[in-house]
Amino acid sequence: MNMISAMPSGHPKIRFGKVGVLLVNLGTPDGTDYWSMRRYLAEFLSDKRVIEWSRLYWYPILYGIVLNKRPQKVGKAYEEIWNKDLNESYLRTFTRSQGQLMGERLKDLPNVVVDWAMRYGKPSIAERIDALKEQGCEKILLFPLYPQYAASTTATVNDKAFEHLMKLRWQPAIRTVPPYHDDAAYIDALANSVRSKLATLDWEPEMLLASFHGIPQSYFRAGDPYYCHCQKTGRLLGEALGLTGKNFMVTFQSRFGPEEWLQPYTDKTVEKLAQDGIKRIAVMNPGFVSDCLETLEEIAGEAGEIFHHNGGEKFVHIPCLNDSEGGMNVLETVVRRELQGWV
Ligand SMILES: C=CC1=C(C)c2cc3[nH]c(cc4nc(cc5[nH]c(cc1n2)c(C)c5CCC(=O)O)C(CCC(=O)O)=C4C)c(C)c3C=C
Ligand SMILES: [Fe+2]
Ligand SMILES: [Fe+2]
Repeated sequence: MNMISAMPSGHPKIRFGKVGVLLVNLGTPDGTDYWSMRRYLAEFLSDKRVIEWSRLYWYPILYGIVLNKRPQKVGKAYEEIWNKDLNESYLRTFTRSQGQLMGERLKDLPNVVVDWAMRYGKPSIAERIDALKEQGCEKILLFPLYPQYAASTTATVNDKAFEHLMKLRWQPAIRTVPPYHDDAAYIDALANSVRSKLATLDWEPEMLLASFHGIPQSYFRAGDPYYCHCQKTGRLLGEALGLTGKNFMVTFQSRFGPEEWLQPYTDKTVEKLAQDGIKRIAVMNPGFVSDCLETLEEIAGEAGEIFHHNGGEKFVHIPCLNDSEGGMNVLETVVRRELQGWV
């Protein structure tokens, strides 16, 4: 009897031999209406990696207060920055574009398939892992799109992917991309983005703020390396631009809830600078791979207003790297490095 006849009948057709690259960003609502916003915020804010409080304490607040009020308020903010051409948020537009451009950049690696997903909302990580498997990916490089590691961003992407793998009989091998907060390619791209934006202005900022999304201080005290990663990015970027503490600062934005978050706060700093007589500032968001609500509305919009209301005169927001040449160089550098040995 040969080996083939010993095999059970009905062997399924199987594709194999490919390596997947899955870019994953935070997520985004499907629309700006109350129910789209509510669905999105409910998924986001019930993640234990994001809100670490006991569920017994948090769920009554989440379902009793937050999900009744916040969807309207945040929906209005999203409306101001919505990509009307594609009827979606810019975060989704940029993430899709990064996926497409990465696919083109890796054309010399014919076994590699690139895809993209969102941690919250659509397309989901589970759906895209299944799609990669369907195409024959036996190995998947999972790339949480955050230069600085935080449990509430990087770890939750990894958790979600492994949660889906728990349901699979035949799992692909997985590699997760480490933080790249101090990678020379990243620092160079950030520095170039500052130089090229400032070159378009007919004025020079007296101060450049590198504003990162905050986390509660309690997360930092519990051992999250995020704060230190942000500080290192800031130090390297300041050095690359030849800036000192007099004209460069790292700040933290997007507080949520009653706890103390990482400081100094971006909004308070912008207010204080204006009150102290600083007239011209630039703000950038090095921790965000793509522009989104937190950069376009909170910084380009709100922080600019705070500055002007307190006597500031010139304010500029330096765009995130997005799907620019420089931004794609960073992502490609990281992906090629992490694919080593697999391709
Ligand atoms: C306790 C709450 C939150 C933590 C911790 C947190 C960490 C964190 N978030 C980002 C990146 C993004 N956050 C975005 C939106 C957003 N973040 C929170 C709360 C926490 N984030 C909320 C409630 C929201 C939604 C908007 C709102 O209700 O205010 C976004 C933007 C998404 C978009 O579609 O545009 C990003 C990106 C990081 C990097 C981080 C920790 C390091
Ligand atoms: Fe956030
Ligand atoms: Fe915000």
